[in-house]
Amino acid sequence: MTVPTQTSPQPGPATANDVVLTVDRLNVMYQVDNPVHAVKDVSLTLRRGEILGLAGESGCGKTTLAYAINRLHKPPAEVTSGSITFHDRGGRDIDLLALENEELRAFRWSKLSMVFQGAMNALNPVISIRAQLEDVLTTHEPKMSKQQRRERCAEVLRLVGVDPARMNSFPHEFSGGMRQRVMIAMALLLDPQVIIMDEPTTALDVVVQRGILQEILRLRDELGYAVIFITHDLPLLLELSDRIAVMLKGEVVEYATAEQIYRLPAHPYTRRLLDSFPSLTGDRGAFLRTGESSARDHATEPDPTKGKRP
Ligand SMILES: Nc1ncnc2c1ncn2[C@@H]1O[C@H](COP(=O)(O)OP(=O)(O)OP(=O)(O)O)[C@@H](O)[C@H]1O
Repeated sequence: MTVPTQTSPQPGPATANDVVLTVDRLNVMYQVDNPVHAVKDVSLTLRRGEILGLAGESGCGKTTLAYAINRLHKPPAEVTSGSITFHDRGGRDIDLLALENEELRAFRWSKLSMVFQGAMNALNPVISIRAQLEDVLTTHEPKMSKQQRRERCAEVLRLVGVDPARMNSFPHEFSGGMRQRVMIAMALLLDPQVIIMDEPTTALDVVVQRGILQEILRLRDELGYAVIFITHDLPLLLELSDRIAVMLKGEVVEYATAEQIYRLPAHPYTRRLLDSFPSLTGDRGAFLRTGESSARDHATEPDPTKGKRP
């Protein structure tokens, strides 16, 4: 593992074409007896091909924000103000908060997809992997022939490192890591411009996790999607992300490149968060700062920073 050294996109003005998603002064409330202001005036821009990390401790509003962006929030959650705009490849701006049912269904998966925490358990146990992947294509691309559907499913499975020959298997015949790869394949099926990943690898062991993260980076380089990556694991975000937004009690308190967050954290909460990971600030973390790691680390953990863009 190494500290991020890539030239990340700088926060600040980006040209219109650079940006794929703009969240502007978004507020989300849970309208319960004692209303919870879960997302407070959050503004973010996601650039094409960028990995934006969302960090913060449990309960700070990360998932609420992700759900609102994908319009998956349900009462008692309510977006009380602000806007979310998707800047489509073709130049069209889509006001996500204004999308109606049918438009929303067409939008999800095809332009923006999501891989949830524990998504691997969302696969239907009695339906084959092939049928579950094909179902997404049947719904969104009804004109595709059976043959084309099958080829596309094989293609995305190959992309995430799952042998397409196993397409007819059922989820229980796959390991947790393989199932999570299938979920990522599903998220890639319609070639989305943005993928939101909410703790996508938390349930997996470190080696499997790193393998999957490497694939996500490699595919980002190949396919050009942008990612909003949510986790409370700040060391992981430092390696993976171009920029990081740190959330505290619903607010984004710091928003900068991974390198800036690591080397010069501006907000006291970010500093506390960094300090809470001894591997980043204590003796054990020397390899993070120097880029040196032991032979054992090299042998067991693929380096996810390798896939980062120059
Ligand atoms: N259905 C609900 N009703 C009321 N409050 C809720 C509801 N769901 C979440 N909250 C509150 O909203 C705030 C943000 O929760 P959220 O799940 O978005 O945080 P998070 O950062 O994603 O946490 P975690 O990392 O544990 O998933 C918390 O205070 C939480 O208690």
